[in-house]
Amino acid sequence: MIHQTDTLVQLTIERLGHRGDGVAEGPVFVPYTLSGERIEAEVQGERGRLVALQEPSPDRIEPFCPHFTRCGGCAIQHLSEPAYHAWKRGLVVEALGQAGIDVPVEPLVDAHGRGRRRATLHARKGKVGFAEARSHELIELDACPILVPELNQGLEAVRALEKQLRGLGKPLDIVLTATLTGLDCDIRGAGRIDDKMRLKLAELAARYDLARLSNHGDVVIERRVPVVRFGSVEVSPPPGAFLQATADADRALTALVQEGLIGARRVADLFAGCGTFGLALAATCQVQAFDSDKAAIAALDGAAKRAQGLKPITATARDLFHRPLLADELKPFDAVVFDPPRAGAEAQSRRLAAAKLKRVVGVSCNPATFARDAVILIAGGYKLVKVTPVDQFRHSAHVELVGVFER
Ligand SMILES: C[S@@+](CC[C@H](N)C(=O)[O-])C[C@H]1O[C@@H](n2cnc3c(N)ncnc32)[C@H](O)[C@@H]1O
Repeated sequence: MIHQTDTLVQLTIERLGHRGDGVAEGPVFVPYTLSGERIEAEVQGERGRLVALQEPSPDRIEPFCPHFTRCGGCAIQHLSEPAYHAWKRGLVVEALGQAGIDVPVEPLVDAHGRGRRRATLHARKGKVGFAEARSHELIELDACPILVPELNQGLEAVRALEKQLRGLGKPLDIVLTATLTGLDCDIRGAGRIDDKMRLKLAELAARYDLARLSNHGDVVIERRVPVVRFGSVEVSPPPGAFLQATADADRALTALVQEGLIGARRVADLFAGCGTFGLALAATCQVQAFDSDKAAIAALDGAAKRAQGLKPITATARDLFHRPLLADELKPFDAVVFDPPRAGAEAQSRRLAAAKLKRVVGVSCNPATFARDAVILIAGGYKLVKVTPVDQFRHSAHVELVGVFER
């Protein structure tokens, strides 16, 4: 029900939407509001701005970060934990339901752990931080409570990098990854840098004890080889490589993948990255890993060659959107794990549907594209037996999931 009073509108929030905004009749999307709340808002089209909370939800809690509502990093810090868990799990239930898939969805696994070990900070015009919500402006950060402490310590180094590179007049993105041997830092947006600047950056890396500093993948200095561990295997990821956002999610997703593939002896790891799942699986089964990122595949291959006691594991660079593994190529495997980017794995799912695998485990950061691909697998004769939502992007509207298919 909408009542117009001057320029303000009174609204009742009916539900929490999939981006974390409260949704009132219309629909009108009002950030930082909760289901059941009566509010006063300024409304423009479908967007509302909360002006006054007239009747707060009993599930409303105090956000813990002073930057919340200005910083674009978090969508939801103002919801009590049980209600937050129910909402996140509900995002998965809803996406599957909309695709007509009937499957039990497990409780949400909390995988925030010590926090995010990987973050992209923006640096421009003397400012370092994250983008403001719904804006291109930056919010200056002294610390972010979502990040692991090592990344917060790295903010000083990022500020120094920004100062050093400010003269270029270019907006920079700086990817910081906390590894077992220290911070790995990749600068994006600076373009080519000359030898004089490389020397200055190398000095700066030493001053802030960075393990490695690179400029768009081109290593400026490697003081220690950055290392992450998958299962018992140590891997040296290439600059800016994809890693699961938290170490806990790495462990939780791997455990769910292993459980889903139990009994498998020959596994294809599709969209394998640097080997998060493949290297852990190779403790008990033969693995062939595929990913389009050549540097990630080289890191996986190097780690597999150095590791002791693994079953045979190979790593191949291949674009699985344009050249998915065909049903014939899938014949040697009894199981597959696939973990595509947000766009999902439609072409590969069609080939999986045509193959006669005993088990397929899908890992996804996008319930909508997972549901689309699951429909293809189900039409091919698989049954989706279990779906587990995993929360590694706590306080955001993103949710990860693991789905187990059987024939
Ligand atoms: C969500 S990540 C998963 C990586 C890995 N499974 C992990 O857990 O660390 C998605 C992976 O898909 C890869 N990728 C993106 N597009 C691809 C394509 N067209 N063909 C093959 N791999 C692709 C990326 O390089 C990335 O490693």
